[in-house]
Amino acid sequence: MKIAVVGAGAMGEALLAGWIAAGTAPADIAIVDASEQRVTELEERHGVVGVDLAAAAHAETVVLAVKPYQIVGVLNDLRDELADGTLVVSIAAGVPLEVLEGALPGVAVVRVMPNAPALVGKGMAGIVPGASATGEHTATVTGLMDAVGRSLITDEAHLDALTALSGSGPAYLFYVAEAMIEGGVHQGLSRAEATELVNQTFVGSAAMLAESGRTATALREMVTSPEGTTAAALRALDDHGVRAAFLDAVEQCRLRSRRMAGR
Ligand SMILES: NC(=O)C1=CN([C@@H]2O[C@H](COP(=O)(O)OP(=O)(O)OC[C@H]3O[C@@H](n4cnc5c(N)ncnc54)[C@H](O)[C@@H]3O)[C@@H](O)[C@H]2O)C=CC1
Ligand SMILES: O=C(O)[C@@H]1CCC=N1
Repeated sequence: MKIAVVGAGAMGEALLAGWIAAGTAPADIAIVDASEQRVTELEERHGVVGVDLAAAAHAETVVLAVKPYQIVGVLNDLRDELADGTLVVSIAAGVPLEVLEGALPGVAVVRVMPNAPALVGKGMAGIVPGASATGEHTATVTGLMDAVGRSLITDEAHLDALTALSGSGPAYLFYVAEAMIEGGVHQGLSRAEATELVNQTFVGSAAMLAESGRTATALREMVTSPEGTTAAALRALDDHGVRAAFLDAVEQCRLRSRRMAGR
């Protein structure tokens, strides 16, 4: 077994589905979940194999994808089961290497903050290797994350801020999409029409950000004709303090991530 995902919830499933889409054999992925129903669901949906924690501890890489407050219990249960050489990856927001490595002395641990678009191969992940992780371990994790999108290796000091942009960021964009769709409905469009218009506008705009080589500012200016419709809309967003709201949202997210670790 190559990979074991412990906690096969929303993010655990996004990662394993992304790895399968990228070519990993489902039989090489094991899952452990507290909910039997969830295990059956994912076995049926993806062809992965449900196992217990002791079996998962013998995988080449164990990915811990339970909630932050659940991770210490899982680490304690895992400690005596881990096979020699097993690499442990934690994707839990806000749980520092100090806690992970303190619970698993001498074990190679890597902290990762992935994001939900890994599900469609367009994820963004931050990677922080722990003290016992070798270059080979870091390369393994980079390979796993790059298989479902992109990654960058960063300092742990930046991981709360990274969480506030790429980790939680997809939710901010879905929230904006919801609000725009609602705006279209308010202006008389059907919900189906508004949804198609907004979803494709997100797809096109994201592709321009990724492919045009131009900054977000340059692209926004390109759409903003002097005295035009966009300028009127952006003025309304400024009047409602939307930019300031985003600055505060990112700050609150970083602080929440920091508080999760009791720091
Ligand atoms: N949802 C997201 O977009 C992202 C989540 N994360 C991190 O991923 C982790 C999981 O988050 P979600 O998937 O959103 O939560 P979730 O609640 O959807 O998944 C957690 C899963 O863990 C299972 N579980 C609970 N206790 C367990 C135990 N002792 N052993 C095995 N399984 C157990 C639950 O049944 C559930 O299926 C969190 O630590 C979060 O910080 C990181 C980046 C993005
Ligand atoms: O909301 C959360 O706590 C998780 C971590 C990053 C995205 N979702």
